[in-house]
Amino acid sequence: MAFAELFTSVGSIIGSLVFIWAIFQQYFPFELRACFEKYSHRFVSFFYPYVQITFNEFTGEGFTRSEVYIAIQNYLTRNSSSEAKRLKADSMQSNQSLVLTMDDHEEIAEQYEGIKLWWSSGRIINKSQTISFHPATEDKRFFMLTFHRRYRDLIISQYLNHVLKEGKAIKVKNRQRKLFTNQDAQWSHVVFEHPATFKTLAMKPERKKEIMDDLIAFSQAEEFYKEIGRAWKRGYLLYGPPGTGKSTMIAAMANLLGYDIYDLELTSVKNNLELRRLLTEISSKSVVVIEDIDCSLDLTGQRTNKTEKGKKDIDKDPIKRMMMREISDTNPSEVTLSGLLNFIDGLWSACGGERLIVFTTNYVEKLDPALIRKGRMDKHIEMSFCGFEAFKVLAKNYLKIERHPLFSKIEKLISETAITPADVAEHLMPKAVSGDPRDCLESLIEALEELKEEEEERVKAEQNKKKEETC
Ligand SMILES: Nc1ncnc2c1ncn2[C@@H]1O[C@H](COP(=O)(O)OP(=O)(O)OP(=O)(O)O)[C@@H](O)[C@H]1O
Ligand SMILES: [Mg+2]
Repeated sequence: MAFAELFTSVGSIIGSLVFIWAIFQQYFPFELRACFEKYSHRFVSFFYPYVQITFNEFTGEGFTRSEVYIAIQNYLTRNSSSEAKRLKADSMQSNQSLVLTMDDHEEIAEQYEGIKLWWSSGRIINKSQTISFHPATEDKRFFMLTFHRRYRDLIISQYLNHVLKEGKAIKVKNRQRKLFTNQDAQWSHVVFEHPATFKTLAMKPERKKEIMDDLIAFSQAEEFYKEIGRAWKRGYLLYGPPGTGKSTMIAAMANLLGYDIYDLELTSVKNNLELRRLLTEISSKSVVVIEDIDCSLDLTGQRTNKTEKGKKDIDKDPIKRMMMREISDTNPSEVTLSGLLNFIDGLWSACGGERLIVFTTNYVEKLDPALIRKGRMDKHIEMSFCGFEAFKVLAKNYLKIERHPLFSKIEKLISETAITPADVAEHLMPKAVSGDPRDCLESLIEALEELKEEEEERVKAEQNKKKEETC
């Protein structure tokens, strides 16, 4: 009963205020109203210790959305879903996943360095009946930040920068990423959706962590690179036998940092000039990849000798001669080692910033030392045969098991043989068909035993050969 009375009286007070306001709007001249609003604001702010900053969705006359508003919107997706009571669901164009942001007229609180502040979202509905070609400008959305005036300096100089930086980072993370390839002197792209991650990459955990830490440190080191006066880029050389996960690692790197991939096919780049032009079109936040660098171009001393020998063979054979002429007509690449070095660390390489350059090769010893010296290729990563730790990652990924009675046998065999993660993965694949991990593990054991026998026979044959030679 008491509640009902309270409601009625509160209702009637609000009703009277609205009525007085309507009369005031109707009968008092604009100047008087403006004056009243000005002094009432001053009066309120005298007692009200909080500062409010409004961030509008559209600024000035422009029809483009404010970057700051978008950054704040992204920033607020971090804790909107757990804090706000009414949420708006949007699908991100990039990965089709749902993104939850707080709905209009919602408020969430957050702590920054022990300071409490509040974000609220508002919308002013434009009641004008004019027809607009820019419907977005009709409803004016905004975010409002409220905090105690005592923290004014800290919030303005520090917190807002933090919000913008984080918001932009979230945007980058959620954007649709692309895989570019060069063709006819142009980059063309498809959506990059490789599922590889460092979690699914089979390698020693310590090594994996070291690489991840290195990548994350690089991505956060803009200031550091500026301070030491170096272009914000880092070179990685991935080397090892086929099937050890070099390409998979590149995909995992791009996924970890949210970068695009530019898969540069050097053999279809005509000359250094074209290489430079392609380079200037590469955006920041990207991984530039040159796979099988040893096969891409005639870049090393050893390869020159080899090609010269090959050339002699070709000269002797008319069919080969004809085929070679056709290839060199359609593929007249004149990119040189110095052109490539310029690409990696010349003046041109600095445009864009935040770039990883990754070379892969199966034969590191074939590469010209100038190409891979430290400073150019900052980190050399050997991708090797599958060890037991790497096997356990694969077993967890493919079979969803972390231990099994057959593991001890596999541990022994795997340490005595050279099997690639790709081959191990092949044996763990059929699980979907048989449904029993044991079948997969037994098939792997069989393969490992065969490999071991082959290896033993090879060693024996070599020993016999040596004995014969010494006799
Ligand atoms: N370390 C690894 N972790 C997880 N999967 C791997 C790993 N190595 C290889 N694989 C599996 O094997 C397949 C082939 O690997 P990948 O293409 O990465 O090898 P690569 O080292 O790039 O070989 P190549 O030298 O022939 O280019 C991948 O699709 C992946 O499924
Ligand atoms: Mg590869």
